[in-house]
Parts: sequence; C-alpha cells; structure tokens
Amino acid sequence: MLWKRATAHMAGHVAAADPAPTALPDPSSPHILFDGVRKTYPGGVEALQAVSFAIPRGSVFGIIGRSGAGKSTLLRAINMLERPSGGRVLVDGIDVGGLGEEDLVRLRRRIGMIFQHFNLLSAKTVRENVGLPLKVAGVGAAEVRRRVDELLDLVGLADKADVYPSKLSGGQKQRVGIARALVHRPEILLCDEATSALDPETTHAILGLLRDINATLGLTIVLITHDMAVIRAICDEVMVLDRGHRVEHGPVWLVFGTPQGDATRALLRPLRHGLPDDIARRLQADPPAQGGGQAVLSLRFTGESHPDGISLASLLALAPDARLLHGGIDRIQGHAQGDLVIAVPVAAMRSAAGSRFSPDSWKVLGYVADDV
Ligand SMILES: Nc1ncnc2c1ncn2[C@@H]1O[C@H](COP(=O)(O)OP(=O)(O)OP(=O)(O)O)[C@@H](O)[C@H]1O
Repeated sequence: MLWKRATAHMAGHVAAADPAPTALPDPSSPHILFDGVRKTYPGGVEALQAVSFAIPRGSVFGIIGRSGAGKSTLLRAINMLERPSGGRVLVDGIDVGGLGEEDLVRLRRRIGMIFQHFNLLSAKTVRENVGLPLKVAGVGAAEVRRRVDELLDLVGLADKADVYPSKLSGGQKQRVGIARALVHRPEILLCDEATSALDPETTHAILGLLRDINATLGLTIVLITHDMAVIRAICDEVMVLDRGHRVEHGPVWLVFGTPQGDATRALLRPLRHGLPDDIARRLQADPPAQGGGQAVLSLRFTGESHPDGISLASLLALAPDARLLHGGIDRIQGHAQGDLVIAVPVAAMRSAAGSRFSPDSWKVLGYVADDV
C-alpha cells in the first residue's frame, strides 16, 4: 500500500535501480523492531543496554534522551551504520544485521536519512545535490531530472534548483536534505537532530513538512532529539532513552501527562508551568498566624480525567475567590493537559478541599500573607 501511495503521489514509475519489495508487508506488524539491542564501543562504553521496542508502520516515532544517552547509536543501528554488539534490529521482519553487502545497499535505499548539519556538497547546486544518489545508482539523466523536479516541488524549493548551498538559509538547506533523502522513495526516514541547528520558526516549518510527508507518502519517520517540544509537535509515540536504557515508551500525550522516570521529568521540565520565581520567594510553609492570607495551589491535569478540557465553572466551584496566577493547558493528541497555579484565600480552603472538582493531582505549595 505504501508503494502505491508514494507512487501515486509522485506520479511516476519506479526506476530500475529502485529496490522492489517482493511482498507487501502486514500493515499491523511493527515496521521496525529492536530486540535486546546492545552496543559496547571499544574502550568499554555501554551505549545501549538490551533495548527492546517496536516502531509502528507509518508512525512518526520520537527517540529522546539527554546528551550521550545513546540516541544516535540507536538510530544508526536501523540502517546498520552502527552495528550492534548484541540483539537484533528487524525491518519488516528481516534481521538487518544478517544482510550481505548487496542487500545492505538495497536496505539503505529504503531508508532515507537527514542530519543536523545537512551534509550538502558545497560545489554542487541544489539540483545536483538531490540528484546525486540517483546518478550513483545508475538512473538515466532524464529520469533524474524528472524525479528531482518532483521532489523540489514537494519541499517547496522549485525556484532554487540551480542555486548553490551557500546561498540558502538553514531551513532551505534542510529542505534540500529532505528532498535528497527521498530520492529512492524510501519507506523509512531517519532524522538525526534535523532541527537542532534551526531557529524556532524554521523548526516549526520543517516539522510541518515532515508531518506532511508522513501523511502524504505514508513513510515511517524516526527522529532523535533532546527537545520535548519537537516530540510534542509531530510525534505519535515517544521512547525515552537514558544511559543506554529504554526508560519509557508510549503515546506522546500519556508520556507527557504521566511521566514515570526522573529522566523523562527532567526533559519535560522546560515545558511545564512551575511556580514563578517572584511567588516562590514570598512563599511560607504555614498560613499567617494573624489569619487571612492566600494558599498557593498547584493543579495538575494529566489528560486522563478531563481529556476534553478543564471546565471553568468547576474551577470557580473550587473557590469563588480563586485566582489563576500562572499555568497552561495544552491539547496533545486530543487530551487536554497541563498545570495551573492558583491562589485561594486560606479561609476558603476547607470548601476547596471538599469540592467535587478534582484535578488529577493537586498540592498546596505554600502560603503568602497578602494578595499575590
Ligand atoms: N565511536 C565511538 N567510540 C566510543 N564511544 C562512543 C562512540 N560513539 C559514541 N560513543 C559513546 O556512546 C555513548 C552514546 O553516544 P550517542 O552518540 O549514541 O549518544 P546521543 O544520545 O546521540 O548523544 P548526543 O545527544 O550528545 O548526540 C556516549 O557515551 C558516547 O560518548
């Protein structure tokens, strides 16, 4: 089905140099499967320690972890740029570690790859950069031109075909990288920190392009990043890697809403709405002895009990005088989740505690004597 969709979209035939799959894969089987994959580098660094997980066909799958977690090693094991020391990587059920030279070349044509620093040849034009892998594969000049034109159109660079990379912005360079990665009509696209060198607006545009490509061509996209905002923007599932271990894996909304491990919580911290510094400085552990004052509460919504959003009426029912100080609710994969910091008069706390309104969790952060 994938090949049908890709071919229909690009409105062309598959050139002789393209690898042709012998049978259509079962759409419900994992596209890529890691089975106890280990990697020990010379010198004894254990970069991957018995990592097992599956990547669904046609998904956008994110692998996240801190620097040195083993992300690149894991990504590069999919096309055997990095050979595992143990375990297996299966692509369409085939153990890619057991492939001979020719089959490996074929496999690598089915797996496109883009990089943080684009890896373009500065002495070649955009057209030449994109067409080079086809030329190397022995595809005729007319077919190369036709295919390159299609791809430049797809990535929005039709007017830059004869320009050299030095005249392009970072985002345009990455678009060239994406076009080049798609020349063999791959079924899988690997993205190695593809947006790390780009500004936020360009990152947004490139992530949008990747999502479009995933939807239009049906490619499975596997990306590595250290930025949870990238995962939130385009991934269906995320796997968290820490010191070579798989520590968490699931749908993005679930991992964001209910992170299980310290590594995941640390990666999510920049996206959470914690207590603002100016309020933190004024917080006291107990209510003012003279009476009055405000309790500062943190409410957490994981997306499980209020997936359709947080009712304002129920917030008011919590305490009519409650004030929203800080916070945010995101909608991820149809689940409303986030954190709200509110102030409630201490006198109203008893009724707040008895309210029927229930965030997924809440706690009293402390008290302030006066209005915040
Ligand atoms: N060729 C190599 N030889 C020896 N050690 C290596 C080699 N490549 C990677 N490592 C080590 O393996 C571990 C995992 O590296 P890897 O590049 O996979 O991590 P990463 O999560 O991609 O990191 P980053 O986000 O910094 O790129 C690190 O401790 C790294 O120093």
